[in-house]
Amino acid sequence: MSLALDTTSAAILEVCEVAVHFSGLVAIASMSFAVPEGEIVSLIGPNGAGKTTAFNVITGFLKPTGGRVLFRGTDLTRLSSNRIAGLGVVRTFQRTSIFAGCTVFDNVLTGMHRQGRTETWGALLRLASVRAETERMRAAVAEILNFVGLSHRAEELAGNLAYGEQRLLGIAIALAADPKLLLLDEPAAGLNPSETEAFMAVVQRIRDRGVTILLVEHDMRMVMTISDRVVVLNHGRIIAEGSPEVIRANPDVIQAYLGQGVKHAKG
Ligand SMILES: Nc1ncnc2c1ncn2[C@@H]1O[C@H](COP(=O)(O)OP(=O)(O)OP(=O)(O)O)[C@@H](O)[C@H]1O
Repeated sequence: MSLALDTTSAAILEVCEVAVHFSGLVAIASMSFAVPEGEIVSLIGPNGAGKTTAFNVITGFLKPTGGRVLFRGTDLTRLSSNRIAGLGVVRTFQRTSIFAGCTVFDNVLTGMHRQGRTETWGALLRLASVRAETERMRAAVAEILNFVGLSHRAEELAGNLAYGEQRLLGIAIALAADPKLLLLDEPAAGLNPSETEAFMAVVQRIRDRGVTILLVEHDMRMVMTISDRVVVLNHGRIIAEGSPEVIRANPDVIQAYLGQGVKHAKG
């Protein structure tokens, strides 16, 4: 089946025939899709479909068995995760990784130095000197906290934040790394409906400020409301790709995923 990209925008990310095998288990058989610059693209599918594995390949945490991932034409599959993050491909994790004993402000400041997770401790050690020499960074942190609606919590210890606020802090930390492409791994997991609503608005505003977004999410109301395009994975293969309207009506997708009582599938 041809899954050609039907769009006029240039692709910021091209996933080309990526395969991932784990000693006999085929996590991704052969996956090709593109993410147009400036859009919100969602990757959906049942548990075990290969979504997180795809994120791990794109961000360099996992080398694929075959295929390539191109970011603005650069092959990412040969680069380290730190280098990939440095190019502007930044991810959040299913479990928010924050420093509970640091303030909200310092968590985001640390994110500014964070080319990848392994540099986090080095960044913390450098924090004092960075503080002294970079007022510009402090202003940028303040702007990001304002953007996600956490300004009033800036001096609070991150560990004291409510769960929904911690997820927003995860987003703020990712924004501090100046992403061009932001990968969000189940950002709405565990959020209540009003927190999810607020989160959706933040994700749309991030897109509106020019950051392209690749989203993995099981909350179908969020996916169908904010996505420009949806890619559906099942058993490591793409079974459909298109606008939310097209995906919602696709019988293969309904059978494989949407028909199985997925949260808010009807939007
Ligand atoms: N490190 C690993 N070693 C072996 N098998 C793995 C590994 N990581 C993932 N898998 C397997 O690969 C397949 C795809 O898993 P993956 O986590 O990518 O799915 P997913 O779509 O993200 O699922 P979920 O929605 O539950 O997060 C699953 O069968 C999983 O058990």
